[in-house]
Order: sequence, then structure tokens, then C-alpha cells
Amino acid sequence: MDSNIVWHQATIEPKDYRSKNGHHSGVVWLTGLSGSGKSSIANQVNKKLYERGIQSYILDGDNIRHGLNADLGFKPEDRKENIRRIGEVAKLFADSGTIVLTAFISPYQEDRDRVRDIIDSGDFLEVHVDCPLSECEYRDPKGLYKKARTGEIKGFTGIDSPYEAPDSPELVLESNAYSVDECAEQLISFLEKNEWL
Ligand SMILES: Nc1ncnc2c1ncn2[C@@H]1O[C@H](COP(=O)(O)OS(=O)(=O)O)[C@@H](OP(=O)(O)O)[C@H]1O
Ligand SMILES: Nc1ncnc2c1ncn2[C@@H]1O[C@H](COP(=O)(O)OP(=O)(O)O)[C@@H](O)[C@H]1O
Repeated sequence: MDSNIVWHQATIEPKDYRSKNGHHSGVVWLTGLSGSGKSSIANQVNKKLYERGIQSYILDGDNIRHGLNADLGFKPEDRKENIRRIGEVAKLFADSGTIVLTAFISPYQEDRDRVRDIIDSGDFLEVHVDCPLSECEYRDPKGLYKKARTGEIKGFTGIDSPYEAPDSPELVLESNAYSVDECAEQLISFLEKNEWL
């Protein structure tokens, strides 16, 4: 970084936004295979938080790749840069007093750890949306596993590209055993228990 760039201290700080909103803020990082249920669960949680007057927002894989990260593909170095940029954006949202729910495969532990490292301790919750590959492939909501199996898509996570399950996530949601609504309730209970709400 250019040594002539000096950090400008903001007048209104994260603690001020939190105090105004009446709740904590931070990053809820959902990770899991394609089709595991990250987007469905994030949207259900977001809806419930919205109805309670909580300031929350979703950053979602497909949407971010249409804009901010439209220049990135799925090679390991592209996924790394994808997660790095999203981590920085998520941090900004958290600093603005928002509970940000992110829904990215984020297959590499190292990349997720790097995001954890830039966020204040306790303000990053790694949530594993855990679902067997066989079930994700059966769901195949976008028909992508089918394409990956025929070789039409190369380097698809879980098929011919790795997924590293979290070493020590704050929470595991078993989306094969519980409904979308039950998973959303489990996540909200966890936020309550940790005094985010
Ligand atoms: N090769 C390959 N591997 C995995 N996923 C693929 C691929 N190509 C396209 N897609 C679609 O892109 C979505 C994943 O984007 P992410 O930004 O979450 O991926 S990553 O975190 O950078 O690994 C993912 O969305 P989700 O199904 O919502 O997870 C897919 O729809
Ligand atoms: N418990 C559950 N949690 C999340 N999704 C579920 C669950 N049970 C079934 N599904 C279905 O699985 C699919 C998951 O798709 P999606 O939310 O787009 O996953 P991802 O964002 O991880 O790719 C949806 O069609 C959803 O309705």
C-alpha cells in the first residue's frame, strides 16, 4: 500500500451505530456446498430479522458475481480474491451497525480464516451449512451438478474442486435434517444467546 495513504478516523464509530440500532453488528459467514441451503437460510433469517426491526443485509454469491466480482471465475486464486473482497465489504457493513449475512461457498479454510482475521474478535461467526454432497446433488436447484457431471462445467465444488469443511465453526446447521425455517430459528437463537439481538 502507498505510504502516503493515511487512515482517516471516522467521527461516528461502529459503537455509535450499534447504540442507535439497539443491537450488535457483525458478520455471519455461511459456508457450504452449492445447494446446501446458504441462500435459502440467509433469506429466511434476514426476513425474520427485518420483521423485528433489526438492521441486516445479505451478500450472496451469485449476486456479487454479477457486479463487484464479475471479473472473477472459479480457479482457486479467483475464489481467494472473491472471498477477500467480500470479507472487506462485509467488514464495512458490520462497521455500519449491520448484521451482514454472507452466502458464499468459500471452500478454503485459509480464505475464511483471513476474513476472520480482519474482523474484530467475536464479530465473525462461521456457520457451516452442512449437507451431504449426495443430497445437494439430488436437490440440484440450478442444474449445475448435472452439468458438472457431464463435464460441461469444470472445477465444480464437490465434484472436481475441493470443499474444506470448517475446522471449528461457531455453528453447524444440518440442512438435511432440519427445514429452512428450523435452521433459520437455530441461527437466530444462537445470535440471541450471544447477545447480538
Ligand atoms: N465451478 C463452480 N463451482 C462452484 N459454484 C459454481 C461454479 N460455477 C458456477 N457456480 C455458481 O456460483 C456460485 C458460487 O459462487 P461463490 O462466489 O459462492 O463461490 S466461491 O465462494 O468463490 O467458491 C454457486 O452458487 P450456490 O449454488 O448458491 O452456492 C453456483 O451457482
Ligand atoms: N433445511 C434446508 N435448508 C436450506 N435449503 C433447503 C433445506 N431443505 C431443502 N432445501 C432446499 O435446498 C435448496 C438449496 O438451495 P440454495 O438455498 O440456493 O443453496 P445454496 O445457496 O447453498 O446454493 C433450495 O431449493 C431449498 O428449498
